[in-house]
Amino acid sequence: MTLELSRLRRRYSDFAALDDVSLTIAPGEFLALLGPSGSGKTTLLRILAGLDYPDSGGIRRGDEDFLAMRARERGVGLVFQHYALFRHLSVTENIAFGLRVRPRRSRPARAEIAMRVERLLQRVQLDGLGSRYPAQLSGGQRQRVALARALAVEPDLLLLDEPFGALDAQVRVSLRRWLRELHEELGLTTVFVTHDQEEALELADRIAVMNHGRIEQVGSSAAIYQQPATPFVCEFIGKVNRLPLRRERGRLAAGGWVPGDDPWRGRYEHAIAYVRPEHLALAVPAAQPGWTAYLRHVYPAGSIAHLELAVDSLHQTLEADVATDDLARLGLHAGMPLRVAPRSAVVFAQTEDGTPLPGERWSWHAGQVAPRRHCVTL
Ligand SMILES: Nc1ncnc2c1ncn2[C@@H]1O[C@H](COP(=O)(O)OP(=O)(O)OP(=O)(O)O)[C@@H](O)[C@H]1O
Repeated sequence: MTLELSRLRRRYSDFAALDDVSLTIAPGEFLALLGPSGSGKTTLLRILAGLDYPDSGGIRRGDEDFLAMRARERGVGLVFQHYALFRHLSVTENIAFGLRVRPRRSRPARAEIAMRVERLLQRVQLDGLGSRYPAQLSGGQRQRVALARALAVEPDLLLLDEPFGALDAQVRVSLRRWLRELHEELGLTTVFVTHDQEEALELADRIAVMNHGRIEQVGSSAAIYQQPATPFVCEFIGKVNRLPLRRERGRLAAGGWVPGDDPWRGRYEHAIAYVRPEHLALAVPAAQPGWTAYLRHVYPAGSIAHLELAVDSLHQTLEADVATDDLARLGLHAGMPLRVAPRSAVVFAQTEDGTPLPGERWSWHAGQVAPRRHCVTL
């Protein structure tokens, strides 16, 4: 059933850990809560788990008042980054724990518990390791035991707080793909806290980007990346070039380059254009608007290369990404001049002191202007 979170607030003395958070979580959805440290992700997860309560606001699941339900009644499975397994219990005993401590009425029979644990061991690909103790497992194996333990109680809602945060990069990638498959196989609703944007972009059906206890934007990976609702989302997700625009001969421009017709019709003197590194064209004909740049460094990074470009007319450096295969084909090397220009940009209006104006944004693509002043900002 759909979970409706409405207007949640949680304060710690004079500090707002959650500030008017509203969110809908659909059944079967994989939702990532993404944001910098201290943005309120764990607070929100703890409230869902029944480990903490908001000062105001509510959560409904269908007709039920979710907040009035005890943690045990919520059908929630929980895995934390450092959700230590019981060291003195074997893997099997750890996984069975949640079932064994149930009141007698709802506790499955001993044989049923053993069967469920065996099935879970297979599911998390740890069959044969049931008699080991946590100290005899790798970090990735331990987190899979923690996940099996959370799944043992057959939760409707799986809550994961940076479950792979302590693992090395390669194990992280393989475990998160495995987790996504498990989520689909079991038809779970999963809420996953991370501050790793790549993890969120790859895993989630939708991402809620949090900042200072608020949700800045909720949307699919593509929407968050391509249509960021706020400057914060733009800067937090992926790499981006930030170009201050000023009115030059009546038009908002940066060093002579103009991102389309001004949809604000001269209402604002200042704006910021955000340009992704992969959206910077590197061989712009002299007849077209662009800037002369000097290719300062080429940083190879596997399949792509990062280029650092110095643009005198902007008094700033820009970053461009190209496929490594294209480096030689285009004859790109440090020290050469290039003529560059954005192929697309997201533009936010600002007040004179640099404060962004909520909702005042537009997306620009070479050759056309797509007005989009309002988007999903909560
Ligand atoms: N028990 C508490 N007492 C006082 N302040 C708290 C408490 N718990 C959390 N906070 C504060 O609330 C804010 C949000 O914390 P929260 O743990 O939800 O952030 P987070 O986004 O999960 O961060 P991280 O990625 O570092 O885990 C932080 O500034 C934190 O210091």
